[in-house]
Amino acid sequence: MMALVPWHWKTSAVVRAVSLASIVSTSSRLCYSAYAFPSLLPNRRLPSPCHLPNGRRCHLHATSSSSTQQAQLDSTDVDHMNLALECAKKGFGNTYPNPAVGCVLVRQETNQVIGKGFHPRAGYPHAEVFALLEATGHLEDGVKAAAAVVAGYPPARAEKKKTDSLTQTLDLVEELTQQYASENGPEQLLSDDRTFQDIPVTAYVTLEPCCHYGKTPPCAASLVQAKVSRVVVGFRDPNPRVDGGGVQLLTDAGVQVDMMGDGDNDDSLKMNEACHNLVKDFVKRITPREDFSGDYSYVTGAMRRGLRAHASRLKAQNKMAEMVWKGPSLSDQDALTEEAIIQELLPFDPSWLERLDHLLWQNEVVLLRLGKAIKRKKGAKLLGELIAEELEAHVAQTVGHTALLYRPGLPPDLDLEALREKSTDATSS
Ligand SMILES: Nc1c(N[C@@H]2O[C@H](COP(=O)(O)O)[C@@H](O)[C@H]2O)[nH]c(=O)[nH]c1=O
Repeated sequence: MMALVPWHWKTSAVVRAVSLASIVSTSSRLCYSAYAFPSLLPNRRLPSPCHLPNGRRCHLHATSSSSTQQAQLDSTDVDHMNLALECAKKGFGNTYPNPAVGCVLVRQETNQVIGKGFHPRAGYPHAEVFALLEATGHLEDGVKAAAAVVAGYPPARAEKKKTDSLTQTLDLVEELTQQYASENGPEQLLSDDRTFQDIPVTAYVTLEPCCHYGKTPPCAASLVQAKVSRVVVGFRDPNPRVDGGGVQLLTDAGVQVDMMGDGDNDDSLKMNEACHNLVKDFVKRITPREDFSGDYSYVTGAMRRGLRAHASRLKAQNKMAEMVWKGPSLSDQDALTEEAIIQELLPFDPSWLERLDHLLWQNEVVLLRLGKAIKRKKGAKLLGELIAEELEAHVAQTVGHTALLYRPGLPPDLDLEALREKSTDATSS
């Protein structure tokens, strides 16, 4: 039995190393300390989420546990969460492999919004941090700052439309990002004189605050550090590294946590669904898969023939999902080693990857057109393989500058065995 490893953690070492290295170099990166919040890291986990009969797991609601109290959600909470969701949507499509998340901080006594933010891009601070940096006076506007990160990518294209104000905001975000990620950075930025010690503040976050050290320090610990009194969570983060741990960390620190969808308020249930909808592809990426090992050795030549025939039928019906390469072209078209391609064409644009990932979830087979990247066919083949590796997909065919990618959905839709039989029947008749 294979180990249960979330989808996007299994990408190849080479691609991941390059992707990460380039994130580090392009955005003056995070070298945070694992010691930033030693006392706040969770030592207990919530009970496992419920299991569905097909082996998949259900995370739509927080499991009942002592850590969340009886939800007390009213229409004001739903309105504020809606605002957080609107913020999250501003990052949607740019955050691959991370989810789009939004956060709003509200002064309880006055209902005044004192900070807003969203997650703009993997490697940059999470939604909660942009909102906290605004509420604590480091940023004038958390949403504007996060939007600057979106506008600033890819750097070469952004250069042409850069205004002084965008450059200034980006510089400030880079500086704060580095500081937040440095040893004791969160404590320095969210120091006692800036925290909400005497002001009850509620944080509305569309996804459960993280409790782990990924590319950034844990948001749940930063909310505690800022002395937020209550956190309303839109949707529980199914990432096995979080999965209730953020809620646990908060409640252990005495923060009241309410989950959208708990209790009997219909609007809160709808909001929970809306927060889930925004991260559906992320949920699939992160879901451990018992039925799929990530290696496609089971795809036989006959099955590939079946997939190709399936693709031809889709093309004939004008239903073939296609993606055209959007990144740079190889400067030396004769340099066709994998290293040269990695060096020049990676990292893949996260918004392009996110769209391709989405198409794969929807269609299971997608035709990639790579002629814009590389003129030589051998290079296009290599590039197709690297893209497939990044997305845990299988190259069913390469012809010229096109690569036909296949990845089973969750649950799988295409029946490879049936496709194989169909193509065998067609060949023999
Ligand atoms: N984007 C996002 C969260 N994303 C969570 O954090 C993981 C990525 O962590 P990192 O590698 O540090 O960026 C991601 O897989 C998901 O579980 N969490 C949050 O509290 N707020 C956010 O805005």
